[in-house]
Amino acid sequence: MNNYKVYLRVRPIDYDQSMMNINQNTISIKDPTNKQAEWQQYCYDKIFPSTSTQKELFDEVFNFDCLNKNACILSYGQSGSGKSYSLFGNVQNPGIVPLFVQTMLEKSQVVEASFQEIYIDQIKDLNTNLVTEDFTRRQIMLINDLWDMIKIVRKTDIKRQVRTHVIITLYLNKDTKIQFVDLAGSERVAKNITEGEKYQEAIMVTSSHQVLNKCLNLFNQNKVIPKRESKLTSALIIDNNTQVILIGTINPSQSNYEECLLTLQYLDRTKNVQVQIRKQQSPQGLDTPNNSQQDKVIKRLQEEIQEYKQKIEQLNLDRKKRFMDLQKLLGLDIDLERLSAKNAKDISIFRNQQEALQKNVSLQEQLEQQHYEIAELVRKNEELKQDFHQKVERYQSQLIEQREINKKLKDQINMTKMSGDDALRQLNSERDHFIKKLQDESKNLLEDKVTSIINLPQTALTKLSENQKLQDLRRQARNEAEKEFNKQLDQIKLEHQKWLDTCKQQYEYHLNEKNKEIENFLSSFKQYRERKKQQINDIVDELLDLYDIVQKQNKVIDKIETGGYSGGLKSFSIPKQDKPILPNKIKHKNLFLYLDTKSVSATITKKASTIEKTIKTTTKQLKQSQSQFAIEIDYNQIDQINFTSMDLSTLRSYANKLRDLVKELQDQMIVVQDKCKQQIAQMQRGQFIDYFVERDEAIQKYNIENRRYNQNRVVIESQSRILQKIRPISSIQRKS
Ligand SMILES: Nc1ncnc2c1ncn2[C@@H]1O[C@H](COP(=O)(O)OP(=O)(O)OP(=O)(O)O)[C@@H](O)[C@H]1O
Repeated sequence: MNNYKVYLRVRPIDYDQSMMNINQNTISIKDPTNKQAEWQQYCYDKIFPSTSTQKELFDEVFNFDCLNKNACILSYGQSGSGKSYSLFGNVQNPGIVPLFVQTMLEKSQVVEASFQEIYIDQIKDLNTNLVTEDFTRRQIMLINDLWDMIKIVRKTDIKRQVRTHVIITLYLNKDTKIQFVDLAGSERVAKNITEGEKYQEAIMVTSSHQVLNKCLNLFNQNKVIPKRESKLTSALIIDNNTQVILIGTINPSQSNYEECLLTLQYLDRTKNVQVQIRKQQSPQGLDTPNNSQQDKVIKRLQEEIQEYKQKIEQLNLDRKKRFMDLQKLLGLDIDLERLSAKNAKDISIFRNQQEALQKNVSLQEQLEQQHYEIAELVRKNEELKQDFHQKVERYQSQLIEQREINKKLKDQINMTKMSGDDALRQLNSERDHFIKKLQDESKNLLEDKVTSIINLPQTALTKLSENQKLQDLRRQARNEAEKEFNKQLDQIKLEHQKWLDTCKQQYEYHLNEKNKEIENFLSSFKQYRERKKQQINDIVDELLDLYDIVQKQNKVIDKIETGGYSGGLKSFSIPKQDKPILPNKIKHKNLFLYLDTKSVSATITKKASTIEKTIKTTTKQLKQSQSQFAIEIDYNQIDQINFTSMDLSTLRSYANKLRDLVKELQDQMIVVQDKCKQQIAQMQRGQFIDYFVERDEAIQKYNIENRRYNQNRVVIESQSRILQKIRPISSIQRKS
């Protein structure tokens, strides 16, 4: 049956080839501790070797129309064999549940989920953490919602986790559900645990696994499933429209040989036909191929039981021997008989419990068989009922048909009973009536046709003349339309011409206005340009004046320094014509206008007074000087002057004077340069071509000024060099 698939997945560890071998979908296993042991083979729908990926498993599992079919996917195996890994995995290697949800979300499919755990026959809703069988659903909007749920599953009591079944159900649309079941670990509980919670857990898990196995087996045979036998199976969706997939997982290390074998046998049993049921189905005991196969299984199981019994016996003997050795070693005297009697009592209790359990299981099986038989009987009864109803309906319809046939037959008999003459008369009159009617109709038709044939030429003539008239009318109408059209066209042309004339007038008027505006602008601009030209010339004159003033002052200073005035160094006087001149507010009005008048006049006054002061101080110092030699400075040979021979006060006054002069000259040059730059910038800001001519002139003037400034700068720099030479010498002299 296609609705049921069994897969096996092997956890990736290096398994011993002497214990296990995989060849496509067949796995062979052998007891690694027993060299004589034979290989046992199991075959499944698909085996995923240890190298298989999560995606490969996902692709194989969801190989059906999951939007229109329910599914129940179960993972079975001992703890640590990879059940949870295969279903959930982790964020790096998501298992089939996250891969499936991701695919659905990408298809914009609405996904809701409920999730529960079953522990000792108690169902708990993990969404609400309440023990209830009414499950709450949660919509999964993002894949992280699912990871949150998986986190909750992992957080449940870790000790109990291995003994708990976890069920996640996804609801895709109104009817489709996909169920994932992470079954509790299948490992056998330690043999020494015979009571308490652990014992109860073990019993419940084992019995729920057995019921599940039986249900899957019956499902595989398309038979009634005893779902109610355990909480686990009653919570599962297993019906005709469900794809059921059982994924067995094994951890194939040598120490896990027995658990691996049990898992393989468990998977195998869900697909094999069960012995007991088969026997009842074929009471004749025919030795069919299936029966011989079952016999083989029984034989194998019996052999296994025998093997286990021998092992237990051997273990008991070993234990007894070890105990005796220990007793001898410790010198103890323990009543072994009494102890073993107590043990025997415990063992008998355990055996009783086991027998009761077995009886219970076999009773349940009988009960389930009876349920099955009852269901079969009910089904047959139902079929018989349906058959009976169908037969009754068929008889009834046959009866109705028969009745109608009878009626018709009766009528026919009545007709034949009527006298033959009456019938003949009636038939004759009906025939005459019909013939007369036919004759009338054909006469009328004939008359119509004849009149239409006679009138045909006349009708043709009338049609011709009508046609002629129509053509004349059409021609006349076309002429009139053409006339009307031409008239309207002329009118439109006239109007258009008028409109064009108006536009032209308006345009010319605007053009004249614009021309006037441009002329006005040009003349005012010319005036403005003249004014500016005049201003620039004035400024240049004033700048030249200023330069003359500076030059004059320089000359005065030079003369003082070189003793050029009569009266010697001690008592010279500056003639009136040489005295420094201050810039005149009226004469240099442009400079005063462009600059902040007050600060400029203040600066100039200050500078003038500084120069005067300097001259006075120098004169005074020179007068005070004891030395009689005159200072003659030739700027070209200034580098050769021997300052070391000068006395300190002469040197200092010399230096101070030079420093002031240098500073003043620098200030003046900066002012002049800034002004020129401003002028040029103003010129450059102009938008018209004439300005460029003015600008070029101004640039020429600026260049002349700049050249002069550079000449001055050379002087200043040479003076600075002198000062630099003087400064260290004067400090040496001061120290000495
Ligand atoms: N196919 C695999 N590939 C890689 N790692 C695996 C595989 N199978 C299992 N593992 C790893 O083995 C460990 C145990 O696996 P997992 O928890 O799935 O076991 P389990 O059968 O669910 O056990 P339990 O019943 O205790 O929950 C995990 O760390 C898991 O990552």
